[in-house]
Amino acid sequence: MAPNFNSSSLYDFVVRDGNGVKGLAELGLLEVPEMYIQPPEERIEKKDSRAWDMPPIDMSMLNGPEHEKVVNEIVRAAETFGFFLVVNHGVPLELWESLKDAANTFFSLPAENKAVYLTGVSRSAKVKYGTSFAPEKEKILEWRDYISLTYSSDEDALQSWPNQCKEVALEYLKLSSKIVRDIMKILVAKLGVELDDSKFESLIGIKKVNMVYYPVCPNPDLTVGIGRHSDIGIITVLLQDDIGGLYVKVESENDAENEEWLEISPTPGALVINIGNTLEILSNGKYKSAEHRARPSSTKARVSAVMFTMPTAAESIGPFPEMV
Ligand SMILES: O=C(O)CCC(=O)C(=O)O
Ligand SMILES: [Fe+2]
Repeated sequence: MAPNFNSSSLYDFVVRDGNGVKGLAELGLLEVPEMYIQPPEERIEKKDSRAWDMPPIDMSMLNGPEHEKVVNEIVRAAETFGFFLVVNHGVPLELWESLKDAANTFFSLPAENKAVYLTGVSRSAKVKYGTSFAPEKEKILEWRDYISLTYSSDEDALQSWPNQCKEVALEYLKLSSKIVRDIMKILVAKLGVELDDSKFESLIGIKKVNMVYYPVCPNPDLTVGIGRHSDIGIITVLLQDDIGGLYVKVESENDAENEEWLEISPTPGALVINIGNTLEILSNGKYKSAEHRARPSSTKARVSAVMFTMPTAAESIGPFPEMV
């Protein structure tokens, strides 16, 4: 039976004490508390959404006679939707199973063990456990917990990231970085831009893995797992489990007013790639950073692992000179 929270004790329980939404959901709530109820325009209605139906792009074909065809598919997807699926990308299915296990193990820890990674408590600025987006500033919170792991070196990762997930998260970061490099090379070349190696590496120099946990939710129609946003960086690599709930906004070509949210259903073996705001800016709008959001499930917890790439602080961001 759920205790009687007022909004401040609820906030303390979820955010400050590190129980997260997972701790809240495990109290057996019959309805989401008011601070999780989104205004109607932000809610995600499952029933009237169409499915995303672009076939996945086969990355292994980049090494064969169909190279040019695959390059064009990637470029076209980046120019139109800013989202696409890839298969044969080099991240083995077993790694995904291990990532999911690692995320479940971490998020199942008692609150006090997770709370050592809360902002302001964590010994490392590179490890951050939290919930929602910025709960101290938000009036309405999102139905998710996360652990965010920023990379600086293998040594630091193995020392400061949580034991429950450090090895698999690092492996995922490395394999997905390779995918980002391959895709970024293609996208940059198509713009006619030439970058030396150090500039190229610096543009994707900050890498971060977020493991996101969306607990079972009594009212998925009223709340959001993650609200509408676009990613700020260069390219994001997202691995979702088999629960579903990721939606991307598409605009109909002849009517910008007419937006629609399509569900990117889980496709076994596929990774989701999306373009971030920084790459949209570098390309002077040629590549699109699309809004997306996620809906929790009423029956199962959902897990995703998201690898973000961003420029190092030394980079000042504006369109490539070739693009203006
Ligand atoms: O979990 C998901 O499917 C989406 C996560 C996401 O968009 C993000 O963390 O930026
Ligand atoms: Fe995102």
